[in-house]
Amino acid sequence: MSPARLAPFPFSRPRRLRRAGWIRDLVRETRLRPEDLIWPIFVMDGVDAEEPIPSMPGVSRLTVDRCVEAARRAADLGIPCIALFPYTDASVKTPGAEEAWNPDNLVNTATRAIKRAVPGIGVLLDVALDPYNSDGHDGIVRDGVVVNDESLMALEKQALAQVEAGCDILGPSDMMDGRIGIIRRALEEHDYQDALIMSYAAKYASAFYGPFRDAVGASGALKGDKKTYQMDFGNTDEALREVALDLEEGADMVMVKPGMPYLDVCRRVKTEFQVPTFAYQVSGEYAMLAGAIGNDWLDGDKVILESLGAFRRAGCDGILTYFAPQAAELMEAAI
Ligand SMILES: NCC(=O)CCC(=O)O
Repeated sequence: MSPARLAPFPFSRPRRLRRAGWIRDLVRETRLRPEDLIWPIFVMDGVDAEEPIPSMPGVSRLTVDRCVEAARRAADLGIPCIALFPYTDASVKTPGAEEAWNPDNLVNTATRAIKRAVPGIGVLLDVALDPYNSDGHDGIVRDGVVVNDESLMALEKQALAQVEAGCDILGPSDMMDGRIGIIRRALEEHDYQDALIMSYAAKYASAFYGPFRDAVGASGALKGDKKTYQMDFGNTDEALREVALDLEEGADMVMVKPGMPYLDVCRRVKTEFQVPTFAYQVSGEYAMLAGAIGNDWLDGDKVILESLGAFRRAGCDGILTYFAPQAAELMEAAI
């Protein structure tokens, strides 16, 4: 309804709808539930251990057995899906990133363990070479150039190894041209018709990924930047073109990344395409909030839910967030 159709003051008094909690609850336009969240988890080698990540206060890398515990915790909290990211030792990183399609690499091993122990939870795995590539890039590098079509062959092998391990959602995050089509065709050819694809469709070349690269051990490896494949932060029309291409190639869901500084992009994508739309509240966003919360500059209980609620208001169906378990606990406590 346009404001022009409201009665004039004093007959219209918008504050009437805000005067008590029950009426605010009744007329709230968007809501956040644990079911809207995907929890990203970092996997490392070893047994029954974890390792805090200094630039992400409150987040640790977990061994596979602890990832299984985390998956149980997520399921108990009503979080429907977790995303796994590997901390890969420098000794297994190569220019060809072959570890990416090792059936027994960390994320594939963790996926099998989680699907055995907590079959009801969804597992999302990134398709991109950066954790495994000695150049730190998402694709194969030849003479200083991230080559597109050769990278697609590697990404296809990685995707197949991941669905073979039991992964439910492939998240191609590499931003190579044509990768969704190549992966979708390979899935069809290998009888994986039910494998979901959530494409990182509008992924920007962002400084907000810094702590993530620490978490997966890629900070030291990255040579140069990712601006020849990830998007320029000045653009939104380009995001719509990327989303359109990924949907035409067979993506089931799309993602915008980073999240909070890109809510305008989320809104445009949702309005334009009306497909399941997700955003990633990335490591730098987490670090900003967690740092301020840790210093008592922000009220954590409030700011976590407000920051996640903003994604729902911007049209997102779900959010990948390192705050997922805390947020779900806060929501449970509020009921
Ligand atoms: N492909 C996954 C990421 O790059 C995550 C970035 C972040 O959390 O900063």
